[in-house]
Amino acid sequence: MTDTAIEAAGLGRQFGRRGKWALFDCTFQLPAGSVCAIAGPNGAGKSTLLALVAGLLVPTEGEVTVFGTNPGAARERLAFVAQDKPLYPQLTIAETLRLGHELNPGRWNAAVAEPIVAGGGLDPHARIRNLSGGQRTRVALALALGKRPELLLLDEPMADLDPLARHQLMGVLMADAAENGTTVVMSSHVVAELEDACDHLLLMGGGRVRLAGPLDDLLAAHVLVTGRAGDLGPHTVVESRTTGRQLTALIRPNGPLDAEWQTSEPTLEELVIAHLRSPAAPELTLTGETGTDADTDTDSDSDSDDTHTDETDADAEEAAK
Ligand SMILES: Nc1ncnc2c1ncn2[C@@H]1O[C@H](COP(=O)(O)OP(=O)(O)OP(=O)(O)O)[C@@H](O)[C@H]1O
Repeated sequence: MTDTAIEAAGLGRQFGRRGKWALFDCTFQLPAGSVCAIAGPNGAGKSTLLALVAGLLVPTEGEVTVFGTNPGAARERLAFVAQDKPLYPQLTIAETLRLGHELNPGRWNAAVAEPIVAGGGLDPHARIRNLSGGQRTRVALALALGKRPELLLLDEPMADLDPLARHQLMGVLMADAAENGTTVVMSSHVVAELEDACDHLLLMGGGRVRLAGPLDDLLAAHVLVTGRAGDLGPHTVVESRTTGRQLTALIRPNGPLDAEWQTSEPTLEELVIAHLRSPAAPELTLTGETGTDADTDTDSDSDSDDTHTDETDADAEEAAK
C-alpha cells in the first residue's frame, strides 16, 4: 500500500529518428486521492506524460511509478481516456460495455457505466462508428469509470462535449472520484473548468514541468502586485507589464513586500496565463507533505510512434482493459 499514486523521477521521452524530446527532466509526486489538472500550451508534453503514466509509452530516460510499481503492473488499477478516444468502430455501445465487462472480470460495475451512456440518450444498439465525437467521449468515459479504476487518466476529456454534457459528466466524474477516493489526472485547455474540480496542478511547458504541487500552496506562493512602476527588489518576477506608470506583476515574494504595492492572490487562470506568457520564468515544485519547494532557473519531427498516434485496434483494446 502506498500513499503516492504517481511518482516521476527524471522522466523523459524522445520521438522520431532525430530524437526530439517531447518530455524531459520531469520530476513530481502525486498523492493518492488527488484530483490533478495538467495544463500547458499545445505541444507541451501533456499527452506524452499521460501515455507514459498509462504504460502506453516506454520512457527514454528516468522512471515513472504508479502506486509504487511500474505502470504495466498497475494496468488493472488504472484507466486512460486518450485524446482520440480509441474504441472499436464496428461494435455497438452495448457490445463495447460488454467487452469492458469481459476484460475487467471482478472489477466491472455496470451500474456506473450504463447510466453514463443513458445520460446522453444514446441507443445501446448504435455502432461506435456512427456516433459523434462527443457521443464517443461519453462511451469512452463510461468504459473508463465502469472499470472502477483507482487512477483515472483523462486527456482533454471534455474537449468535444457540449456545455450541458460537459457540466453533467464533470459532475459524474467528480462525484465518483470523491465517493471512491479515485486519483484523477486530467489535462485541459479550459482552465476555468479545472479550477473548481482540482486540488493539484501540473503546469507543463516546452516538455518540462513548470509548476507542480497542491493548488492552494501554488496559488499562495504567488502574489499579484499593482503599483507605481518601481523596483520589485528581491522578489522572483514571473511576469510583469507596465501601463504608463502603473506596473502589474505576478511575483513569488522572497521576504516582505513594500506597503506601497496593492496585493492579491492570483486565480488559477491568472497563474497559468502568466506562466504561459513567460516560458523562461523559474520553475516551482511544491510538495504538500514537507512544505519544501524547489525554485530553479532554468522542430517538430514527423516520425511518429504508432502506439501514441494511431487509432488501432490495439488502442481500442487498451481503452477497454
Ligand atoms: N508519436 C510522436 N511522434 C513524433 N513526435 C511526437 C509524437 N507524439 C508527440 N510528439 C511531439 O512531442 C511534443 C509533445 O507532444 P504532446 O502531444 O505530448 O503535447 P500536448 O501538450 O499533449 O499538446 P496538445 O495540447 O496540443 O494536445 C510535440 O512537439 C509533438 O510534436
